[in-house]
Amino acid sequence: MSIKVKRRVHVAAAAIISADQQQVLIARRPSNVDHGGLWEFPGGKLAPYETGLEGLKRELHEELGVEIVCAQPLIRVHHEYPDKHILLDVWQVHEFAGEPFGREGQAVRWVPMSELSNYPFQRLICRFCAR
Ligand SMILES: Nc1nc2c([nH]c(=O)n2[C@@H]2O[C@H](COP(=O)(O)OP(=O)(O)OP(=O)(O)O)[C@@H](O)[C@H]2O)c(=O)[nH]1
Ligand SMILES: [Mg+2]
Repeated sequence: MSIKVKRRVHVAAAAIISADQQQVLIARRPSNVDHGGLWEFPGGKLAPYETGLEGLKRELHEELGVEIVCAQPLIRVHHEYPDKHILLDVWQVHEFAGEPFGREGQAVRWVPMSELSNYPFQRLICRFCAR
């Protein structure tokens, strides 16, 4: 009998809120990655040497070309996927510099909070949106 130990993955993601507080920025995962085609809050895996905020800053620069000016922790969610355990720290980003765009070719969209449920999300975010 073999025992399979799941990978533990620590991820930082951002709920980036528009200046008028009405919209949130979401991105669609490229089709060739895990959960491809689903929408998500931008972010990614932390490197072992990074704090959550350091990792989030790096990811938002890499994925969207923006620099975080002001962010605060919003919620921490654990989720079991069949092959891995995800610990997702979601930050709320109130202020950022630059104009976000999909630096990795991914679709990026500002969406009114009330319309988030129209977008097929990765599992964790469904939980986050309480649907
Ligand atoms: N960014 C992000 N990742 C999420 C969300 N929900 C969720 O389950 N994840 C999972 O968390 C992990 C984050 O990985 P990622 O693919 O964004 O990582 P990354 O940007 O570092 O990419 P890379 O591994 O290609 O360098 C994936 O397993 C992804 O499925 C979410 O809302 N945002
Ligand atoms: Mg990512």
